[in-house]
Amino acid sequence: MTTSVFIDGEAGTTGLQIRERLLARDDIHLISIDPDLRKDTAARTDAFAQADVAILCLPDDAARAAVKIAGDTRIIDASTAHRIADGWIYGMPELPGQRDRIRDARRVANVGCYATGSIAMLRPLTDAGIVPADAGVTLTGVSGYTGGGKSMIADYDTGTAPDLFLYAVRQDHKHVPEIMRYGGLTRKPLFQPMVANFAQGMAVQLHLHADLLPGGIAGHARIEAALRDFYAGDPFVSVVQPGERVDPQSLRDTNRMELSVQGDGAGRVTVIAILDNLGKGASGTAVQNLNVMIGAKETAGLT
Ligand SMILES: NC(=O)C1=CN([C@@H]2O[C@H](COP(=O)(O)OP(=O)(O)OC[C@H]3O[C@@H](n4cnc5c(N)ncnc54)[C@H](OP(=O)(O)O)[C@@H]3O)[C@@H](O)[C@H]2O)C=CC1
Ligand SMILES: CC(=O)N[C@@H](CCC(=O)OP(=O)(O)O)C(=O)O
Repeated sequence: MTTSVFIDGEAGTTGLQIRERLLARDDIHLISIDPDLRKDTAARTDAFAQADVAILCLPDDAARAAVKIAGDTRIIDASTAHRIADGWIYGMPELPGQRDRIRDARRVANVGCYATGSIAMLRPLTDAGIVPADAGVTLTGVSGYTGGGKSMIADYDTGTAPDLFLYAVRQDHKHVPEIMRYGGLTRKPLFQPMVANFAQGMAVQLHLHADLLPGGIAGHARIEAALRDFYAGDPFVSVVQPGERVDPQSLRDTNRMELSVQGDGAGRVTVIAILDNLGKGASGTAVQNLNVMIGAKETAGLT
């Protein structure tokens, strides 16, 4: 059986990567519109009507507007617009019971890139009671510049952006609400993201004083065991041995995510998630969610 898919925002950074991942598949028929009509409401309404599933790769406001013209077509929204909205299923298949919810969903909100790494580290630890929901948690992260879409890519292409910059320094990053809800936190975490001068790749760090956690210093080993249990058998997420140097670009162009538990073994722990901000952090997970929704092999079109 063939599934018809319309990627709204197909020419954007995320849309293009999803298209590339779907083009070679014979179980997917891509519905495209004339690039000149990519913002034309009538042309897009018609494309939504023809599609079984639409993937929105648009800015937040445009994604909200798109839902209004999408009719009954099933939707995967890659934007931040609906991640904690009522009636939407959070598109992070690794969470307990989530694959079943995604399979049956009409509206799926694809998880954010930093949120993918943050929740992947936090949720096993909050579920296991290692990190209490009201713990004071600190997260940091570095992303490749493609995370900022076409405009940030242009800044780096023209050499007008710095080699590295911190942002959201007022603790107002847009991923914090989803990190809290799906990471299992009731206390707002500190989160400090930055962008560096490479295109694709991401590292997210969770910094913990394990000696202050309920399990004490033994928490270090428990943290790794909880992560291993949580991701046992997962097709894309693995727990790896800590390395001396951690390269945020090492999983570029893949849908994989690697977690490692680093630190001094005496209370100071940094859990690190490595992923491709555009792969597992955006287009890869969108395809993974699509696969779950249409009953295809979860790994189809993904490496
Ligand atoms: N880049 C990343 O790493 C990630 C991005 N996302 C999210 O995915 C979404 C897309 O991001 P990204 O691909 O980076 O953004 P881009 O800016 O690269 O692409 C957005 C695309 O949407 C088109 N567009 C804008 N407004 C409209 C509209 N009203 N109607 C139809 N098309 C429109 C743009 O057209 P035009 O060609 O005119 O600019 C462009 O092609 C965003 O919500 C982003 O937050 C999520 C996770 C990670
Ligand atoms: C480097 C950079 O700017 N990254 C974006 C996040 C990427 C993105 O757009 O993510 P979501 O749509 O998944 O929220 C940011 O921090 O706002």
